[in-house]
Amino acid sequence: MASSILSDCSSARLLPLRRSLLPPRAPRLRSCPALATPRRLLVAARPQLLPRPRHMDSVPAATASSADSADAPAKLIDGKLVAKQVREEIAVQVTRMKDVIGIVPGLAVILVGSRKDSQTYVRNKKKACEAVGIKSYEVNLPEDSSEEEVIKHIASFNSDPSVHGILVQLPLPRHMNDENILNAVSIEKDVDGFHPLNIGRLAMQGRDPFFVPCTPKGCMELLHRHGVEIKGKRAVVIGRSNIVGTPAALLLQKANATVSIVHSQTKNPEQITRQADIVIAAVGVANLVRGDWIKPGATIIDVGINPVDDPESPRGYRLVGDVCYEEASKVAGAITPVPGGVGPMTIAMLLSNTLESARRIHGFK
Ligand SMILES: Nc1nc2c(c(=O)[nH]1)N[C@@H](CN(C=O)c1ccc(C(=O)N[C@@H](CCC(=O)O)C(=O)O)cc1)CN2
Repeated sequence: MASSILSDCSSARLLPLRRSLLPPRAPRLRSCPALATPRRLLVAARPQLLPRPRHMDSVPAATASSADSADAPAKLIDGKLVAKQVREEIAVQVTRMKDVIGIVPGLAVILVGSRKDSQTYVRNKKKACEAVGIKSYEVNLPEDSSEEEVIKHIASFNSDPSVHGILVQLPLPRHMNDENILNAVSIEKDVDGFHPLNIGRLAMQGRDPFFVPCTPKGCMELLHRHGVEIKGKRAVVIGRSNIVGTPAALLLQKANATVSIVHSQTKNPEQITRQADIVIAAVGVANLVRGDWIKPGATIIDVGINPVDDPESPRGYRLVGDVCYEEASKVAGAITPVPGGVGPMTIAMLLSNTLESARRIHGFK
């Protein structure tokens, strides 16, 4: 359901949350001017056409270096376009795998309850699988199912050789304990990368997880494919959730950035964010990050997908990010839009993890 905020960043409903991120004597928030995103201000930054190797951070920045002029409009990091490119690459690899060893990667999705947004995401995941040749399996359970029922389905997929990836759509109904359920997914098939062992391995030097969670992996892919240098750069991640903020910070650190995490107890979040060459905002507060939080030329990856009331939109709401786009795009070197930024990368990375899983299980390079 859409929250009752306009595009105005100083909305009363958001204030308590935002206040917790502001210094004690912060000036009154100015309103974020963005109503319609002025796309004509933007220059689309085309990603490289070939998949970028994992060590992309050694490549000099093609976009978004802080040497960019502060007056030049930010380059648009088009997640929809990159996601399409990734899906096309995956389709080629799925076909090759089927032709060479006769194996078709399989993804199992478990949905509990009838949240409209979750139903849409699951439908989109199924469609994306079909489009690249991955076989999908779906289990829909009623809202009042027990944890045991969900775990029974997970166990059955764990031992099914035609299933290479398993995910449980989040959020789960309130009566369920996420941890019990996520722990039941076999670590080798945990394509969401939410199993504590996968997160633990991500945090350790010299270890790699079986899977990297899809949204942070998508953020990194956008940076790599746009030639954004990470090594030695200052990065700020806003938000410390298990599924985005924390793994995003770990990934940036693995790529040799110097990383700070800004969260609800951080003093002077603007000051800290303003030092960053790369910002990943994943806090779920509409328009929190304003133009004056941003270092000129920085690269901004906006993970927030916040519904705000919009009577003019057919849905009655529209989506805005955690970053005040209109202000930020005048200061940043490159920026992702919302929608059409990180969101589409989440599903593209899920397909990538499923293919990777099938390859690993069958020893196929
Ligand atoms: N098990 C999981 N649950 C959830 C995850 C996840 O990665 N694994 N992430 C989110 C939901 N999600 C996928 O599941 C997801 C969210 C958003 C998008 C997306 O493409 N968004 C579009 C806008 C869509 C719209 O118009 O409504 C965009 O940003 O452009 C894809 C997937 C929580 N649950």
